[in-house]
Amino acid sequence: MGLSVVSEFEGVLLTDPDPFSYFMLVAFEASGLLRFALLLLLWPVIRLLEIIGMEEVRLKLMIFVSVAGLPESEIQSVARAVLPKFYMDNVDMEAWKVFSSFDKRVVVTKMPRIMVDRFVKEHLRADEVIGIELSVNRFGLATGFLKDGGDDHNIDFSISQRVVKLFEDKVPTLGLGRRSASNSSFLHQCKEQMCHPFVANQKYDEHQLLRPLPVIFHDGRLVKQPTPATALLIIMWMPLGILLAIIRIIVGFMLPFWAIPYVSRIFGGKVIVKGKPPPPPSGNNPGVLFVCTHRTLMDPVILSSVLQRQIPALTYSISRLSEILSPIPTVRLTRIRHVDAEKIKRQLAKGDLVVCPEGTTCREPFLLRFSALFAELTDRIVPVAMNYRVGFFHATTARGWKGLDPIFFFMNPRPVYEVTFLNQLPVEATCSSGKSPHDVANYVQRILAATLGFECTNFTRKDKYRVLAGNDGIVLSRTSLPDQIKKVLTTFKPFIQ
Ligand SMILES: O=P(O)(O)OC[C@H](O)CO
Repeated sequence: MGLSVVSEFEGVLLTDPDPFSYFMLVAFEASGLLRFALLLLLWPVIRLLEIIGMEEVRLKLMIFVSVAGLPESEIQSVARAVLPKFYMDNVDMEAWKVFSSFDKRVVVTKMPRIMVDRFVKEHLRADEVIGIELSVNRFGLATGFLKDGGDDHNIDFSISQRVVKLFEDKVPTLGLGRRSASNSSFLHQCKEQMCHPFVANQKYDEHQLLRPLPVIFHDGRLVKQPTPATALLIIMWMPLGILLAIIRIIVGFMLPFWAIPYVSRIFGGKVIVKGKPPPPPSGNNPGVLFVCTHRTLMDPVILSSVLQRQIPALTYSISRLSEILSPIPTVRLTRIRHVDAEKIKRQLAKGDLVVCPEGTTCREPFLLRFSALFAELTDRIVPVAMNYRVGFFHATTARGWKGLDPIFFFMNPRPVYEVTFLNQLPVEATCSSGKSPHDVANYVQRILAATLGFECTNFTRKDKYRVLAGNDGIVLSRTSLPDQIKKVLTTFKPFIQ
């Protein structure tokens, strides 16, 4: 075995020493608003326990309230799809540089291991994680207590014992810990100890310039980390947000298309337009295919409102409710190549059309691989870079009910969209001049990424859904009634449980 390091997670690899907001995320995303509110209500008690030095009681209280009665699989799902984004935003790069330069890397955490394991192994390059083990009953539900008499032992002592056991008769080379956490006894098992500031020592700093693996896909409805103050703000905003969303949707329905960009400002929305849109189709101008980046299901709607006319949009997985609420015509794709090609050709013959060739939304500054089908079917291509900013709620979901996507979008206090029209592709850049559809699609992906300052990837819808939902993201043409009811219940769970 080469050089080894054991590092604390909270307060070392994460700048944030307090796990409270991560338990709040589990409470909201795996259970519901009630559990989220209950944990927030208990925050003064949790804080008091911290002040009087009852760290363990505090931790056990947070664990119990956030997970008792939840299916273990649901906690795992939040740890896989929701928490990594928030952890990554808090990574201490200096500590990580030191940590990642070792041959064997172990993380210790006082959070349940299940909440941390996947992130530190996949994104921080950890080999092992030592943390609290949750007790799970025979129905697969977390009891809220710790496993194997963990409740009777000092958590710190038990972590330290497990570090010793992991290394058997060897001693870890370095321990990374918090100066204040004098009770982190695993540090004393290490040959050397390092606390803030973390400076990569020459002898450990050989192969660095690596970065942690970025979090490209994530799920969950909350945009901001629910610290006590933010969580309180979210809870207070919710009734107002729901009302605002209803008003915005009703007003959007009643107004003519040309009026939407002006009126949306009154209700807090903003659309920034850059570049020159092409003229509407006319006698000798048969219309174009707008090829957009895909940030939310609102992309084609915003594009239509900017162009002040209804442009039909190709869709794949939007819910029936979103189709009903949609102020523009939607054309459902099947992912059967020849069927979709026919549909697209028919629509193009009628005039303008919008497509998002990534086939799914992405929240981070990355573009997924562009499906090349559009490039085969027309050479009248106008690339459009769409981007958006929201403050409170994400308007996309991989695990929940997509029917609520527009509602969550409009619940944001100040949703902002930015639409940048690029020039229509010259004939030399299209298939008409002998380019392959893949080359055209890759070119369009590249110029859109450059416009937005995003990175191109080869990831697909399947990759995203595998990470976030454990499936291939395939939409069945007819979902059975029980499945539909199950989906609706899963989605409303955050509010009603
Ligand atoms: O992000 P998704 O997977 O819900 O994709 C939504 C798209 O509009 C698919 O047509």
